[in-house]
Amino acid sequence: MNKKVVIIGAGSSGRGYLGELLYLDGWNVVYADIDKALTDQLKAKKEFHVFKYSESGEESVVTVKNFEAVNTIEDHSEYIGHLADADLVMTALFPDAFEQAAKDLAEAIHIKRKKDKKNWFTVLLGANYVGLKTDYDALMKQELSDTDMSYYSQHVNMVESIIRRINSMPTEEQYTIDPLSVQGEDLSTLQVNDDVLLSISEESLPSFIILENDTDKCMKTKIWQGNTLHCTLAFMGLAANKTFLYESARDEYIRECADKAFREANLALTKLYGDEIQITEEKMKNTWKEFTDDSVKDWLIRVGRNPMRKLAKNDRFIGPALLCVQNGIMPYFICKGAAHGFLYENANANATSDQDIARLVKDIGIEASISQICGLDITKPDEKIVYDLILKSYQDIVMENNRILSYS
Ligand SMILES: NC(=O)c1ccc[n+]([C@@H]2O[C@H](COP(=O)([O-])OP(=O)(O)OC[C@H]3O[C@@H](n4cnc5c(N)ncnc54)[C@H](O)[C@@H]3O)[C@@H](O)[C@H]2O)c1
Ligand SMILES: O=P(O)(O)OC[C@@H](O)[C@@H](O)[C@H](O)[C@H](O)CO
Repeated sequence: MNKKVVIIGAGSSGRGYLGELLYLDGWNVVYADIDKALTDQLKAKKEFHVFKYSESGEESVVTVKNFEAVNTIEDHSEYIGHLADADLVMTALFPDAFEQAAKDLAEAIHIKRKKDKKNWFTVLLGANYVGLKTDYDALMKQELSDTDMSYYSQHVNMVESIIRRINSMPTEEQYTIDPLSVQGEDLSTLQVNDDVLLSISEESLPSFIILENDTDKCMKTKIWQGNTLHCTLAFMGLAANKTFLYESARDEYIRECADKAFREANLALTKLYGDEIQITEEKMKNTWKEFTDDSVKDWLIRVGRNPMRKLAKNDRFIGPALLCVQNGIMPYFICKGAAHGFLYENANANATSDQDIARLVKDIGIEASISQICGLDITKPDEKIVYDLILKSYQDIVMENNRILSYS
C-alpha cells in the first residue's frame, strides 16, 4: 500500500515541487491549505499541471493526480485526522503561517498521545527561513501541554528541509490551460537534515531526498546570498517598472548591482564556513545564464513579495549585511538592494501598510522605517553602519529620481 503524506501549504512549492515529486515517487498526497478557493478547485479538478524547464530551456509537463485536498478551517477535523495518521508531514509555508501550523500539529500530537500511538511522527519543515527548526520547536513548546510535550520529545521529529526549486505562478497562457498550474525549474531533489533518520529509515523516505548534516549552513548559504541576489533583482527591477525576473537580469546596471551584492555576501559567508563555499566565476556565469533565460517567466512581484519580511534582521539583506560588517567587509551593494525595497508600492489599492513599505515611509519617514523594519539598533556600531548605508542609498535613489523628473 502507498504511504500517506500530508503537505501543509498547497501553493507553488507545496503542490508544484513537493507534491509533484511525491506523486512521481508513488506517495498518496493530501494537500492541506487555508485558502478555500484553492482547496475547492483542487477537490473539483482532481489534477493540476506542473510546467518544468530544464537548464537548457526544454519544457516538460507533469499532470499531477491521485491526491486528496482538505481545507484547514472548513475540514478541520478531517485535516487533523490526516495529520495524526500520516506516515510523513511536510510544510511549505511562509513565516506568518508557522504559528497556525504549530497549533494544528499540536492538535494532531495530542490525538496521537491520547491513542497511545508509539510510532514516530516526522515533520519535514520547509520555508525560506534561517532558524526554521529552532523557531518551530519554540512554537511547539508554547502549544503543547506538559504531558503532550513529553510525548513530543519521545515520538515527534521535526526536521529542517531546504525548498530550493524556483516555482512561480503560471503565465497567462498556462493559466488558460490550467488555473492551478505552476511553472518552474526541474530540480528533482530535496535536501533534508540527516536527523530525519532518527524517526525514519533511509529506505522508507521519499527517494528524491538528499541527506545533509548541516542544514543551517545550507539555509544561510541559500538565503543570505542566493536570495539576496534574487531579491535585489526584484526590488531594483520593480523600481524600474519591469515585470519578469529575466528582464531585470538582462538590465546591465541591475545585474551588476545584484552580482556585487552576491559577492559581498559570499565573501562574508566564507569567513563563517571557509573557502570551500567561495563562488567560482564559472558558477557565477551559470547563475546569470539561468536568470537571463526567459523559459521560466518568474514574476518580480512574486520574488519581491512581502518586502517587510525580506528586510527583517535575520533575512536576505540584513543577515548578510551584518555578517559583512562583522568581518570588515563593506556591504554597499547589499544595502543598495535593500534600499530599493523601501520604494516597494503594492499595486493592490487595499494593501495594508504591512504590505506597502512606500506608504509606511510616507507616514513615519525613512529613518524610522529602516529602524522598525530592519530591526537595527543604531546605538550598536555594526548595526549603525548597515542603517547608514541603507539610508544614504535610499536618499541617493530619491534624489536621482527627482533629478530625472525635474529635467524631463
Ligand atoms: N516558490 C518558490 O520558488 C520557493 C522556493 C524556495 C522556497 N520557497 C518558500 O516556500 C514557502 C512557500 O512558498 P510558495 O512559493 O509555495 O508560496 P505560495 O503562496 O504559493 O504558497 C503558500 C500556501 O500556504 C497557504 N497557507 C497559508 N497559511 C496556511 C495555513 N495556516 N495552513 C495551511 N496553508 C496555509 C497559502 O494559502 C498558500 O497556498 C515559503 O516559505 C517560500 O519562501 C518558495
Ligand atoms: O519565497 P520568498 O518570498 O522568500 O522569496 C522569493 C524568491 O526569492 C524565492 O521563492 C526563490 O524563488 C527561492 O528561494 C529559490 O530557491
